[in-house]
Amino acid sequence: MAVCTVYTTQSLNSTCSISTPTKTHLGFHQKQVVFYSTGKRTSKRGSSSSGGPCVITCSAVDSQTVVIGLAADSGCGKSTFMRRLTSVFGGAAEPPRGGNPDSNTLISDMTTVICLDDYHSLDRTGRKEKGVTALDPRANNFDLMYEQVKALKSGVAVDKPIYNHVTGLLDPPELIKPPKILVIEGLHPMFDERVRDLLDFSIYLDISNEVKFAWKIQRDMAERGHSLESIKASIEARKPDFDAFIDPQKQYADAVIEVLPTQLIPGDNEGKVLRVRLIMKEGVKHFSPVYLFDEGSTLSWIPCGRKLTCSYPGIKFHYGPDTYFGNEVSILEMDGQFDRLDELIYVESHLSNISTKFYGEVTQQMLKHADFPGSNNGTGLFQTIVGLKIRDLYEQITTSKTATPLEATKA
Ligand SMILES: Nc1ncnc2c1ncn2[C@@H]1O[C@H](COP(=O)(O)OP(=O)(O)OP(=O)(O)O)[C@@H](O)[C@H]1O
Ligand SMILES: O=C(CO)[C@H](O)[C@H](O)COP(=O)(O)O
Repeated sequence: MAVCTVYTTQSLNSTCSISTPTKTHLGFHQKQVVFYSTGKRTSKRGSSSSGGPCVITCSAVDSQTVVIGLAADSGCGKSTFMRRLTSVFGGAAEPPRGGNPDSNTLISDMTTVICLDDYHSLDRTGRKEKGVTALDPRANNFDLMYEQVKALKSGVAVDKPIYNHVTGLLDPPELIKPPKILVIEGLHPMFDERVRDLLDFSIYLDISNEVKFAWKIQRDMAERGHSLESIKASIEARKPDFDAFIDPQKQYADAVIEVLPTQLIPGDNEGKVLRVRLIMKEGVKHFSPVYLFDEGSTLSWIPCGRKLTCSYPGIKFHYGPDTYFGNEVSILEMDGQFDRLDELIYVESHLSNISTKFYGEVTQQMLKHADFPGSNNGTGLFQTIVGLKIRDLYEQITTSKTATPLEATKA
């Protein structure tokens, strides 16, 4: 059996292929390929089962998958956020072609969004029999989630299970290939420490109970015909597990979008006018928080007047440094809503570090999706900005690595 050894100082996060006169084994996950590190030099070693001479080629950069985690309770705007994010990268996101019509996965040129509901280990009947909710870790397979996210991050395709929300059953798996950007969205992206450590950036959508209730009524009553009582009962039934297993994840998030009732209308809890806070952790690699006017200062800004049309109750911004779960953060807050989206350019021009590629890109994105929920308030604005920051983070991560040809030697 011929043995090939490649010496390189590059990262092992690479797609390598071993060519023999008769066969090509693609991917370093193949059993016959062995990788190990020796001191400063990283050595990759592969063997050819066909007995001929072999050559190993590795491309270190192309296979880099950047992993983003998005956590939120059900019905809290994850899908809307994902649509804004994929739009920043261009191209529409669609379910895998020719696959299960009830797949939860969305694929675009740059991104693959997988829904972590697919790692439910108990189906709907199983949860009912055991008396656990989908939020309970006992209803989810974190070992498999970890193994598969790790594999995708290192460039290896996986057969991911599918949780079918229509039937409540676990369907046969679907093949997921490593994308440029993998988004894992759902209830628990930051729950398991091993999965958390794989994330290059994490976001938590923190929707206050009052607003969650208002959104649920709007969707489940108006669009799905549920009764007010059943909506209340479903929120109440989920609350203990939400508090125990979902909400604590926000302490780990690099960015939190907090959605609260407005303070501009005293006593308001209708959930129509919103106070939205973008909480951004300081010191996160490849992420520099957005600021208003002057980085690190504390200030309030009412932009309404000659350049921004505001009807009652107006718009108020606040910006400043703070602490959040013991971490240093910057918080940008917007209370109120826009009357005219094209005038958002006035607000955009006062924001810095927004990672746009041209003047007015935030406004352009917001206008493009003016029909998405939250386009007239801070939820849409901050989701769009976070989308641009993720694009920037991806570009920084991928351009900070350089590919060097590897030297192959026959042992
Ligand atoms: N920013 C927003 N402003 C107002 N309403 C919103 C906003 N985001 C979401 N909603 C409401 O919440 C509903 C659910 O939004 P979305 O489908 O994006 O959430 P989700 O977290 O993906 O839900 P699920 O997990 O149940 O699929 C929307 O139909 C809409 O009624
Ligand atoms: O919290 C959820 C995540 O979106 C769902 O409730 C969970 O996936 C269970 O699904 P189903 O409603 O099909 O029983």
